[in-house]
Amino acid sequence: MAATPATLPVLKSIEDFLKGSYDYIIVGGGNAGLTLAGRLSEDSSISVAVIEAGGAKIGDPQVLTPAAFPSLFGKPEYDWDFTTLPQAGTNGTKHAWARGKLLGGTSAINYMMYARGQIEEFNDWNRIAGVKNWGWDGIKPYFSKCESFDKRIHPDDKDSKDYSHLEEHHNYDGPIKTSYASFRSSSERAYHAAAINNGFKVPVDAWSGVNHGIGANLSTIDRSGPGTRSYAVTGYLVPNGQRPNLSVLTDAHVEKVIFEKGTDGLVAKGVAFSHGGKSYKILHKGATILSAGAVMTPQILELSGIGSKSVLEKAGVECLVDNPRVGDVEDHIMSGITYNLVDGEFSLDHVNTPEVFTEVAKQYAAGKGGPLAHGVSNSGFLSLFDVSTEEERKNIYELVEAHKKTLTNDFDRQREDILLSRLKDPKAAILQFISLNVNIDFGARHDMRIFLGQSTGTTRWSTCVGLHHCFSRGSIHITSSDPKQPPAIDAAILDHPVDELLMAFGVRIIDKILNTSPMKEKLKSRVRPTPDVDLSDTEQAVKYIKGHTGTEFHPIAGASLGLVVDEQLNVKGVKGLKVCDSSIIPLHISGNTQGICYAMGEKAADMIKEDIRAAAATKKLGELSV
Ligand SMILES: Cc1cc2nc3c(=O)[nH]c(=O)nc-3n(C[C@H](O)[C@H](O)[C@H](O)COP(=O)(O)OP(=O)(O)OC[C@H]3O[C@@H](n4cnc5c(N)ncnc54)[C@H](O)[C@@H]3O)c2cc1C
Repeated sequence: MAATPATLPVLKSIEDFLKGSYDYIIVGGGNAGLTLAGRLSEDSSISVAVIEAGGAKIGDPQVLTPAAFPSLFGKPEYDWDFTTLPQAGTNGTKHAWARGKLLGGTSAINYMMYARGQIEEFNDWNRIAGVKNWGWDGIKPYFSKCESFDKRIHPDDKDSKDYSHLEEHHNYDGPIKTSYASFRSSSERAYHAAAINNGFKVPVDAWSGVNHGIGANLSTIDRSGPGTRSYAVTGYLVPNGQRPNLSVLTDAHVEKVIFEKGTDGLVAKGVAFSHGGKSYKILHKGATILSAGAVMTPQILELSGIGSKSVLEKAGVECLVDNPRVGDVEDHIMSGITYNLVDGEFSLDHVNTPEVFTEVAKQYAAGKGGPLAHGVSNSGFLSLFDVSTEEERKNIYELVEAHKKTLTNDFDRQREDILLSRLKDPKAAILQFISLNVNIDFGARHDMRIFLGQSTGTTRWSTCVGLHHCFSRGSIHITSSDPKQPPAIDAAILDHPVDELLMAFGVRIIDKILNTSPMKEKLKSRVRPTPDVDLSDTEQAVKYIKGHTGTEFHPIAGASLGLVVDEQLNVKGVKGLKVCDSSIIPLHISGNTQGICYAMGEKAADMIKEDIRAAAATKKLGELSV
């Protein structure tokens, strides 16, 4: 029987929730938050409360059916549906910024791609944050711990060298299932062959910390049945749904952290939240941990008085800790190219026609998978060397050096030095390429429903081009003391002069691959950009990029390691408050971000358990210096 809220005793009514006494309060039952809750509550002596603003939606077919994810966007029961400020770099567009608002958070609404990043990128976290434990060696064991790898590949793909993996980099019994796509269309195979014909290699194992090359993708899809989303709820909540020391309250919006001023400075005591139109408070015995994600964690910090003094004063919030780096934001940005497929080629666009939908829905309901169980089948990363000439690289390096001179603080200068070193490394993973048999409207970045709206009657191919080391860095700040008022998001898309050039080189190379045999025989006319746009002309390519680029949905850095939290994830300047979610990531990695959020939740749980063990001999939990 599929789990439902009624069958999960950990889901509490407000009355029962308030009766509890909790060592740890986790704000946000999302990707990292539920991972942390699941692991902390393994120890029956630790009591854990999770407060989630969205609903439970456990067993919801819209969430579980892989190809149904575009239907979740813009709906308040699944998506916070944030909007950015107008972005100067993209002709003043206000961009849609989806974030999951339900148990599982963004892991419940994402595309399910599973990636890890490159070794040096994690080692650079240590470098820039001045910490020791968050390099590749510090995080790698936790990537493995969460994974349950299903290495089966489709019988038709058996001879493909595309599917390389090394056993030692995978785990087979972790909570989150990873699997290859259930089938590959002939155009997906032709695309792969065309990339190889352009001289690109398949990574030996893109999950080993070396992902440079173009190859297969793993998705967080459980293929033990018809193919369903594996996410924080199925991995870390449902299996632990009977634990007496775990309590989850849904539809409860945390407004701020409650502090007390003592001789020891500021100490967090718990949180204030609203539920069903009423206000409540709940206190912890150990610590409160913010896991509200890259947009809402900085918002809660600022509402609680931790942030830039000038931002807080303008919003009417008393500043308790002046930290101007709360609310930084770095993202991956994405553009792409769309073509019409030749007649007879498979396309997920077909699924939108009523007859085909009825057919594939029957197939899925009968446990036979099919298009509704389909995930992304391929992904790849290329370096600047793979996509540019020597002269273009020289120009890029000069632009970076000139921009660096305008920077006024050490962190920003060190960050650009690191990014520049990546552009000088022929094996660095700078640009990501993802191809799908589907129409994507790259020009419609203001509304997710149009961006991913499949058009009936068309059969299209889209290749997404993502910049994974953006030089631009923006901000997320409150503008009011009202917790229900969304923060102002300035994503700074294409702010830095180098980002638009890197994107232009990305679309140029992908158009070349798509026009190489055997892929070119699968495609008819180009739809986006229209055929008259010459992508080999950088000026024309940049013009296209400006009108067709937006988020790849991977914001980070609002509570960065080193700047806002320390190595143990404690918020600097206060006691009793930690952060565990995508906002602690100080510098971006090449890869989609859910994998890190699971690994981070696992690592944070181990760090907290270790703290408890170390302190237990001498102190009571309530006296822990967290
Ligand atoms: C459209 C889309 C596609 C994506 N595709 C992929 C992909 O294919 N692969 C990949 O690896 N990554 C993908 N990502 C990114 C990835 O899913 C996220 O980076 C990751 O899930 C973020 O996890 P988190 O723990 O930081 O936050 P979340 O999972 O967002 O968790 C935050 C939780 O806190 C809750 N919350 C927020 N504010 C409050 C409050 N005030 N009170 C109480 N609760 C609150 C939220 O409702 C949410 O449940 C995608 C993201 C999007 C939006």
